[in-house]
Amino acid sequence: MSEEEIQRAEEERIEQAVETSDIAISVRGLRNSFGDQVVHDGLDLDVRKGEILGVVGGSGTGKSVLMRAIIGLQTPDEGEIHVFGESMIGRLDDEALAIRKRWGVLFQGGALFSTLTVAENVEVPIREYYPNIGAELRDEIAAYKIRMTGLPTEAGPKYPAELSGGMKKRAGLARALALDPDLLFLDEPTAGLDPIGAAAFDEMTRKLQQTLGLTVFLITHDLDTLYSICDRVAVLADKKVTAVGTIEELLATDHPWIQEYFNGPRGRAATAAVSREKDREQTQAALSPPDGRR
Ligand SMILES: Nc1ncnc2c1ncn2[C@@H]1O[C@H](COP(=O)(O)OP(=O)(O)OP(=O)(O)O)[C@@H](O)[C@H]1O
Repeated sequence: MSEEEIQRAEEERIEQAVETSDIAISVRGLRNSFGDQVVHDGLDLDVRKGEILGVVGGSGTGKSVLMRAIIGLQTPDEGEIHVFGESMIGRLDDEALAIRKRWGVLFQGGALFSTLTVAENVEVPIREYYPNIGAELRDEIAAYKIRMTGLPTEAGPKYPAELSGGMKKRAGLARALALDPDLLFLDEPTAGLDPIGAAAFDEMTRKLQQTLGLTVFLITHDLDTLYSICDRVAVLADKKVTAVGTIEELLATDHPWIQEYFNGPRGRAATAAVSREKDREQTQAALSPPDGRR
């Protein structure tokens, strides 16, 4: 078999694995440390296929380190990480290539290359993973992804410095979506956005997730995001995932950080906002006749 045939066979195998797995990411017994500082110890987590899993925890509890370990940017001291059933630890970059193509990452702040335009930024993963795709098709894919994230077409030739914070995030998301991923990693996507911009970003994330059937690993401090779009929430504390479940399930635990976080003034405000929105939707549904006619 030629190298190309081997790669294609590997990609087909991964395609099969993505289709048949119920668990997108499985982490077992993870330990990460920097010198004497142990960030994770015995951390377990499952991310179910097709869900938006919110990852929360106090500052420095290791949310970003966990994401970096899953995507292979941080080598753990111990533990197992599987993505769509494929072991990710100790694999050479080119061995894991077929699985790496299945995810997109939006790093904190967008992490765009400042010397490249938005369109060129979106094209980076296409150039890297599909070098045989010609310039015209690459441009078309980039333009499509840019529109998909709600940016105007005119944003394509702009440089990151010419964009607002919200536009930078959208451009970063367009790049994360460049390869039609199954799995999306978002690190604090709404940080630094005003509440209206943050709500619009959340709504777009939910819509894209539903339309494209994505699994989303979403690190956030934003309670509104957790309440409005996350199916389940994993809480990092004490070097582990101390609890994972729906917000209702988390509220039933007596972990002090969880109680303080969700039942503090901001948590209560987010709960109230969600109930108001549900009431509004129910009133609207009650006022609309079932066949949609007025
Ligand atoms: N490359 C590194 N070298 C040394 N220490 C690091 C490194 N990366 C992370 N750390 C440390 O690991 C701990 C966890 O960092 P991480 O960025 O994952 O926290 P976080 O939960 O994402 O925090 P925040 O909510 O503030 O973004 C921190 O104490 C941080 O200083």
